[in-house]
Amino acid sequence: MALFHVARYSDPKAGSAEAEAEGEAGARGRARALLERLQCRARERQQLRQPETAVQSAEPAGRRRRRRRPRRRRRPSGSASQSPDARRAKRRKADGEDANPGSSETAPGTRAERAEAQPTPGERPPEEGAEPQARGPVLGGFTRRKAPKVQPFLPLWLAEPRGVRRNVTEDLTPIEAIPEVHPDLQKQLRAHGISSYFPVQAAVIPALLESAAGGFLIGKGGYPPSDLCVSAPTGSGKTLAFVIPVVQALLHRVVCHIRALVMLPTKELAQQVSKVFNIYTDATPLRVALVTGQKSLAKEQESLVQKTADGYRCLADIVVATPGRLVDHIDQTPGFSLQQLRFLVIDEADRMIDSMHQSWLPRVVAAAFHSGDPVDPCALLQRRQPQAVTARSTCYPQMPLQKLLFSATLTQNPEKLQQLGLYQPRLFSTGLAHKGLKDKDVEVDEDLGEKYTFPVGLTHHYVPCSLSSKPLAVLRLVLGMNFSRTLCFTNSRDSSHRLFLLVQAFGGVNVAEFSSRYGPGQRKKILKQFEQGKIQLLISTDATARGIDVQGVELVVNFDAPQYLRTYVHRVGRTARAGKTGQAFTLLLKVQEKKFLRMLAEAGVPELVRCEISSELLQPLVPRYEEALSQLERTVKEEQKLKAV
Ligand SMILES: Nc1ncnc2c1ncn2[C@@H]1O[C@H](COP(=O)(O)OP(=O)(O)OP(=O)(O)O)[C@@H](O)[C@H]1O
Repeated sequence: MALFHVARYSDPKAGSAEAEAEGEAGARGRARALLERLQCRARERQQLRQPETAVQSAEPAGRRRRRRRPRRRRRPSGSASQSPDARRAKRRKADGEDANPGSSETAPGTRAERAEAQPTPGERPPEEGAEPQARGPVLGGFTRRKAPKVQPFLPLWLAEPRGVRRNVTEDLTPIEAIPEVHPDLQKQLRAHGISSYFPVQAAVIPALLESAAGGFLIGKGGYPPSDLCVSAPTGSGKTLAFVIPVVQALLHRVVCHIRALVMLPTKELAQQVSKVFNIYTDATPLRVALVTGQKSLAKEQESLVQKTADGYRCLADIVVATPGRLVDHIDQTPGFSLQQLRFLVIDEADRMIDSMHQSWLPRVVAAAFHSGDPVDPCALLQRRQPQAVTARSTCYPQMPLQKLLFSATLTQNPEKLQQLGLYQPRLFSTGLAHKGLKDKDVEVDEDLGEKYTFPVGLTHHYVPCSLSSKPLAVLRLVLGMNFSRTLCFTNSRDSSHRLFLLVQAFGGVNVAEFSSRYGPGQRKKILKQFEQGKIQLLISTDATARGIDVQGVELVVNFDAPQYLRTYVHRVGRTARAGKTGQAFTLLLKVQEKKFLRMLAEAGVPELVRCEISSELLQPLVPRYEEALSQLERTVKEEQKLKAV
């Protein structure tokens, strides 16, 4: 660089023909002189810097030297005959180290370092064991200090939720105690055997009705209503907690528009929720549409919009949908409008946040607020995203979009919740453990401070098993307990299928499987048969783990241990619903036991009962089981052949 600099600028006459030869020789000489001067200065600077580095530990200096040493080429002969020790000693010698670390010659550090360590006359020698005084800041340290524990910082609404009792059998609120609920809806509730509200319903229904008191327009003082988040155990009646107030808020609508959109992760769940809406809208002019892809797009379009002479007419007030299909309608259904949307209900909210990569929420919000179009300042009814309330903003009637989130395992992670763009949210929760993180390194999802509540009537068991005895253990549990409905979960559809074939070959149990191997129609049929009690054992993937409400499931068996706490909560929540009792058994391999038990302890599972199934109990099943195993082998081979064809 210096050479380049010198050659370029040293001779102002460069370019003149006569001076060229002479100038070139002169320039080279000057350049060399300048280079030498630069090198000399660099050496001086290095020497000045050396005493400073010398006070640092001698060991890193040694390491630095070793790193700088150029790589030697391995000698083809001679060196091979040397022992590794001799080679190491030689290398150390070449590095300036002595093979004998005890000798005075071998004191680590350079000469400058050693000189630094010597006390100067008049200076007190350093006390024995005292650390050398560093002149400048020394990077790193000699003492390991424990890093302070990081505490989660939750926004106030998350840290201090409104508490809801989790026990649905105590302190129930009679239907008459909430007179705000429309008499017709009260009548419907009674007609369906509901005489009192569960705690989550008693807390959420009045809050929602109050926020909808302004009809479809902005609430008190010009403020949009708060968004609501509800976290309550499985089977605690969250569905009715949103169905009743949504139906009531829309009861007096004049023109049919989509005013409530309920989002669910699976077709089966959407179907279940739309059934509940149908019950409570039956005697009203309100219409419910199911948009899940179970029917063709054209058929669904027919249930949503009708072409008229002057445009399109909306045919649904409440749409229950899965994300993918909803986006299809936003894109492809002419006349499909969400511009009058008042309620956006997100059930199984934590799962729906996970499916946000489908970007269904921004699409819904954009469709509701007609983003992109400029707001007509003269329009009677204005629709803007929540913003600061000003005198001007209160001049026009505005229609808010209120988001309602429900889950048994609602995330406490503010970053995840932020994706939903909640407005002044309020949390209703049965879990009180929102403060403090788990302190062990258990892999309990990635969410913060997760502690979930379980139904009171649920008892948790685990069965230590070997891999080969797991199917026998399931058979023993099912045959021994003889419940009319048992749900058994596996971690994959292949695992479900094999277990199904094995149990079928064993005989004596009415068994079926439920997984993505079957189409929506077949799955619907299987669930119906299970509900009717025609299937005693349903072997399923996690497709039925969430939200599915089948009355009379008394036993849940985790054939494969769930990987995540959330999965466990939802799986075992298929039993002990609505205040009933139920049992959950998890089969655990030896290697899984420790981690699983820690995970549940973290989750605050009240009591986990160890349940050994002795070999004497399994022995009588073994001969039939072995026959079933060979039958399974034959069936699998046939299936593989068929697949290949
Ligand atoms: N007040 C009530 N009285 C009696 N039964 C009720 C009441 N509310 C709801 N149920 C019944 O409780 C069962 C569970 O309700 P729901 O499916 O709403 O639970 P959930 O909290 O949504 O559960 P999950 O988190 O598993 O989805 C349903 O069969 C429902 O009919």
